[in-house]
Amino acid sequence: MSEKTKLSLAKETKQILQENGIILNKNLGQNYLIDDFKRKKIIKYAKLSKEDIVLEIGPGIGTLTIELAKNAKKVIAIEQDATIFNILKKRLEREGIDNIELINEDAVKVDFPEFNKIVSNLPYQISSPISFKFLKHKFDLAILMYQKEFADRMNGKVGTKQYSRLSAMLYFKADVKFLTKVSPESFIPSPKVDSSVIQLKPKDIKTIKIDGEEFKINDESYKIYSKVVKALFQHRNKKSKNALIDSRHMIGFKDKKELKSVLKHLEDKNPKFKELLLERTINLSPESIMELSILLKDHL
Ligand SMILES: C[S@@+](CC[C@H](N)C(=O)[O-])C[C@H]1O[C@@H](n2cnc3c(N)ncnc32)[C@H](O)[C@@H]1O
Repeated sequence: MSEKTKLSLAKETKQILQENGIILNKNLGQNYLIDDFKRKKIIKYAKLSKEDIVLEIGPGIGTLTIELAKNAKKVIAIEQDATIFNILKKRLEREGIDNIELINEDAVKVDFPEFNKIVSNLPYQISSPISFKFLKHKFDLAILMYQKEFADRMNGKVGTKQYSRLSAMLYFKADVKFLTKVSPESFIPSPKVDSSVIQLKPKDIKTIKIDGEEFKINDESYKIYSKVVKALFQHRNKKSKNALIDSRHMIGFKDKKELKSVLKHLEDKNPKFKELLLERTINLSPESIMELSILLKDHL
């Protein structure tokens, strides 16, 4: 299409959906972006070069996909909905675009091919599993649209309402940066919620200092940290000692007495441990939770 005859994104999207008789499916998070200004911003945030291989989850009818493909070496786009997948496949054939690998699968279940960037307007119902799946892979940068509340929790700071299990889990894995808000009118159909575009940059914190001594953060310590975080955030306003006792099954204790005696033993040995156990969960920084986890490690 020449610049002159180019339709606005809103018109183009409505036309493609209408021509194909598509009624978008809320259960699959099918809210399609129709805001050209926000689309341009998202592409710009991705700082693409012709070396980049971009993973996109949920390409829909290609709103971001085609723009990404113009600026990157290759796009790998995973779309679950077979009807939408076929519409996009035909569109790419028609437009002669050959640097997009389309995969018709559930992105939560399928293995990802190699990529170095991720750019997606995510289906919000898979925000949590897909984000943790991303973090199991090596990549340089991700530009992702989430429901605003979810994005706020990803970025939650210690002591605030937004500080959550998600914030604590992400802390050792990625730097999270808010980029821009996107309002419901930027999509069809309009969702009931605001959205936020977030930048994720993986980080690799390998050690933590406790009382001047360096401790390794490896897969094993992160696994224990995950359990402790899960147990603590079941009771975000309780003192962490009570939170751990109340959620003891999550850290592998059936018996209340047994955990209490382990905690007492550690409190007697280490005044810092005692101090941390008196803090409420929401006031414990990720470093402090890691410290608790490392001290508890030999008893879990
Ligand atoms: C929010 S829409 C985004 C569409 C398009 N990228 C845009 O920006 O307008 C999310 C897309 O993800 C697809 N989707 C939903 N669940 C999925 C899953 N588990 N795996 C892959 N795609 C999924 C939906 O069918 C939908 O096309």
